[in-house]
Amino acid sequence: IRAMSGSPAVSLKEKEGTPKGSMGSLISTDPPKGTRDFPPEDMRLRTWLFNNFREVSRLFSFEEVDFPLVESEELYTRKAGEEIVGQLYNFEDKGGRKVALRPELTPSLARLVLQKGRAQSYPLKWFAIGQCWRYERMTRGRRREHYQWNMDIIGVPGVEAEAELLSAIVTFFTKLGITSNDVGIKVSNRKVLQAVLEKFNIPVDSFPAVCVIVDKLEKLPREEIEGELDKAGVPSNAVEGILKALSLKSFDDLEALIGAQSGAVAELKQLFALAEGYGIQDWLHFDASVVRGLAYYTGTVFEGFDKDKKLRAICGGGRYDRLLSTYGGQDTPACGFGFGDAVIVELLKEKKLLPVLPHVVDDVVMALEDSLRVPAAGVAARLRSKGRVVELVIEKGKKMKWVFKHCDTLKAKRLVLLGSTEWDQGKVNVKDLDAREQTLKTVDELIEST
Ligand SMILES: Nc1ccc(Br)nc1
Repeated sequence: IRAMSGSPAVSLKEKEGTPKGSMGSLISTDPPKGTRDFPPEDMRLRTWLFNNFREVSRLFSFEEVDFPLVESEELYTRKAGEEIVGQLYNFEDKGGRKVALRPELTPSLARLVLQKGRAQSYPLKWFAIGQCWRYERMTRGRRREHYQWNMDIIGVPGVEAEAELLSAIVTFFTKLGITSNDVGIKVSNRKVLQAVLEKFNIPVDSFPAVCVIVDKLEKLPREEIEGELDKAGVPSNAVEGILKALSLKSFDDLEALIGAQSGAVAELKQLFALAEGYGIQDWLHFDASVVRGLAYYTGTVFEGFDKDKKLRAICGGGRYDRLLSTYGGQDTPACGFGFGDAVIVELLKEKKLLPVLPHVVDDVVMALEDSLRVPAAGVAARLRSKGRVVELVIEKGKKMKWVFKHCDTLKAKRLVLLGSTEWDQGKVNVKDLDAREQTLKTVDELIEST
């Protein structure tokens, strides 16, 4: 950090307190609470992760889309008591508009689908990678932003869509070296809960709120859940039935509870059959306790989890066939998932699968005298035009010991030195740092040998 006076970098941690630059005291250099900077090393890891997101999306023939970070608050004003809505990072802009930093990408995607209308050829297979926000009291010290990869299929009513999405998730894990011994994907269907609520004649419009409440079963004490269910209009005798349904682990038990003809059973059986076709059956586990915490899911729901049970959910998603109609559009079948950029990195650390991503260059070019800086720039430009990653030494007064150390840090393949003796003969000194050989070449020979 340079003090305002342009003096040499000063330590920010000087004991006697923050040093004063010529313009005044130093600003805080930390990012806002709950947010992260991405200095080069962290940015290389993020880029690597996002490149894998993009590569999987490409393999599945999905098209990339993007939306504004700021959306109208009305996209998120759902009344089902979701945490994501309760922690909205919302504000009123200078035009008096009620807006919010998006907490998720799905509503924006739904808005864009509605905007494009039937002009699109369906099914739509769209993916996005975007930063999402929440405003959580810092008491829990959790982050307030993360990046999410979303893949969504719009216009396919059958579970073939969910099977494609689950296969994409498995393809991603596999690409990173994660196996079905490390991670599983719990799969269920909200129609299980719907059937139970119907049995107890609980009004349909309580369904989203009940889903949001029971999603907290593993996070809150049982009596708190029962209290919230009571407030949502669920009679106490129904609570047992709900909790029993959520504890089911087999299709047979499921059929016994809600009947073999139920939509949930048929959809789950078909989904698991398709999974066999993809070869991902080892990754999937039917688990009726999976509900997910978003109000708008209507059918299949799923979430990726680490089998060591050390981490929070890695990813999650499901079917949301009614979301577009809640925005005033036509009922349109839709399903998708969100995959955050934080838990996956924790998992890769746990599994020692983090990639080593040094800042690597092909050629280091240095003029040994100031008088040769102009031709050195020309050599760098010509190498770059051939696609070489070139670090042109622009600092002054660097010696050979320093430049060899610099090449080692950068894992450079070649060092090109311009010295007046050789340059007077039209040559540059080319050191092959891997083969440990050096040759004198004209610049044309250097470029042609590249
Ligand atoms: N929805 C959401 C947004 C931001 C973070 Br961090 N976690 C969840």
